[in-house]
Amino acid sequence: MEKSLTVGLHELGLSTDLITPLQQYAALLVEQNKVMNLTGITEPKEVATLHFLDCLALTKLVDFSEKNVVDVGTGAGFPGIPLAIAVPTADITLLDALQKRIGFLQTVCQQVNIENTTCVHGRAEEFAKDHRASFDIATSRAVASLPMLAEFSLPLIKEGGLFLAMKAVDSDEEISAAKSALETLGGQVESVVDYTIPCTQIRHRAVLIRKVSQTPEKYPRAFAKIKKTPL
Ligand SMILES: C[S@@+](CC[C@H](N)C(=O)[O-])C[C@H]1O[C@@H](n2cnc3c(N)ncnc32)[C@H](O)[C@@H]1O
Repeated sequence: MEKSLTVGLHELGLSTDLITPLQQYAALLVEQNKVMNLTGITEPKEVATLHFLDCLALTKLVDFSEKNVVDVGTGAGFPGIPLAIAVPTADITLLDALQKRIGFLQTVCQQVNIENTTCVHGRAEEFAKDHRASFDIATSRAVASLPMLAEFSLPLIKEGGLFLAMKAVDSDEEISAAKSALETLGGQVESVVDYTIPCTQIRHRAVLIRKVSQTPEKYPRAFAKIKKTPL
């Protein structure tokens, strides 16, 4: 793990000071994964590349410093925790619908001394009731198809802010299918960036969506409606 992180962090222009907290996080992740379903990736080099460096690659695309960020469906903390470790001036809300994952993240933040996070148990579409247009940036990886994800995330973002959806490189159709949802919710695709995860040959994609206008008050709808009739 240490070698991949050293090479990968260097490639991303990030400090090797991040290695210690990332290793501490990895140890907690692998240990807790024995009793709780957190991740299918536990081999140290793969945790370093497929989790940490994949998430940290976002720092090359967007400036997170001083930003108020929400990570929608953070699960075991991706991409939110690696971003919080790499960008201490960002204020990162880790949001997930599963209480036990949020409990794990609270332990991680406490034991690794990560002070710039808030761990929140809740569904994004319900969290939006009290946190509408509150964040500069929303991030999300592996949570839902883009039309549904847009309805979870865009209401939370301030006008002018950014939604960064991590997707597979073969997501062209999914992006096209989200066009009308984005128009309805006040979003616009600004760029689609394919990147290689450092130390691998694996390509991933970041879809950068700008919030160009306010989301109409009637969105987000209740989860059952979002699922039954995605925009
Ligand atoms: C497959 S996991 C991905 C976790 C993490 N983002 C990653 O890339 O490893 C999806 C997570 O999204 C959460 N989730 C799904 N829908 C959600 C919603 N509407 N609001 C909040 N969390 C949600 C689930 O509880 C689950 O932890």
